[in-house]
Amino acid sequence: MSHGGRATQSDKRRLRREFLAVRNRLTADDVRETAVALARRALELPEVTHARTVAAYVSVGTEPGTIALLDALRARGVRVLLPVLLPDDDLDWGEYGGEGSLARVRHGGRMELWEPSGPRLGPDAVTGADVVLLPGLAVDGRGLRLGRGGGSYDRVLARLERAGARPALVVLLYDAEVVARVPEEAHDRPVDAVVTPSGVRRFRRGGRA
Ligand SMILES: Nc1nc2c(c(=O)[nH]1)N(C=O)[C@@H](CNc1ccc(C(=O)N[C@@H](CCC(=O)O)C(=O)O)cc1)CN2
Ligand SMILES: Nc1ncnc2c1ncn2[C@@H]1O[C@H](COP(=O)(O)OP(=O)(O)OP(=O)(O)O)[C@@H](O)[C@H]1O
Repeated sequence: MSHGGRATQSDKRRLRREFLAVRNRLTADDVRETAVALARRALELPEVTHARTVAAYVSVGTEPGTIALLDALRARGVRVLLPVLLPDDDLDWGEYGGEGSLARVRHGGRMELWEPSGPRLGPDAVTGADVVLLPGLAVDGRGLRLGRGGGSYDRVLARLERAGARPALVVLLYDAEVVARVPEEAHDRPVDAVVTPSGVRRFRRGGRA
């Protein structure tokens, strides 16, 4: 298996395009309905039930919807952290204070994101989370995640590892995005669980078998 070769990177790029093309065929109704199912399932995860701080993100477009989940967490008194994309693709963090606390931001020619408008807590704030929800386009049978390719969450995972933090790592996806294999590079780290509208799949911590 290749670890970080050019072939792997172009495989990842091709796969990202394919998964995004499928997502982009979803209607607003599809997105809304699945968001409700995803929130219900995610809120039942024991890690989430017991969490005091959850690092999440605000879904946009046809991404699996997170806003219902963010609001339910906040209503429970959970502290919700949201990412702020930095110019080098690393992430800073701010606190979610309801929809009014978000600002619409466009970074270069990329898709518009909703980011927290309150104080920046610094990139290390994520090490205080009990659960980290990571965006992704697919997760495979080993728990390896295909992200958007900025490497933002690869850096988050590296930062958690350096800090000795072991939050539960959870990805929200559509059912068809849980696949047998995604291309693997040496820096990729497995997640603990994937939540889809139809269920939860868990992966063995640290396992790449
Ligand atoms: N809702 C949401 N927020 C998020 C992420 C995410 O994937 N989803 N991120 C996840 O890391 C971070 C932002 N990273 C991003 C990385 C790429 C693109 C983007 O627009 N990509 C183009 C494709 C290529 C490019 O321009 O780089 C696209 O998807 O059209 C946007 C955000 C933090 N916040
Ligand atoms: N710890 C790290 N620090 C800095 N850059 C990194 C780190 N890990 C990976 N990268 C770089 O990030 C880029 C994107 O990596 P990759 O294609 O695996 O992204 P991804 O996991 O799909 O996306 P994301 O992490 O944004 O969801 C690569 O060029 C990679 O070398």
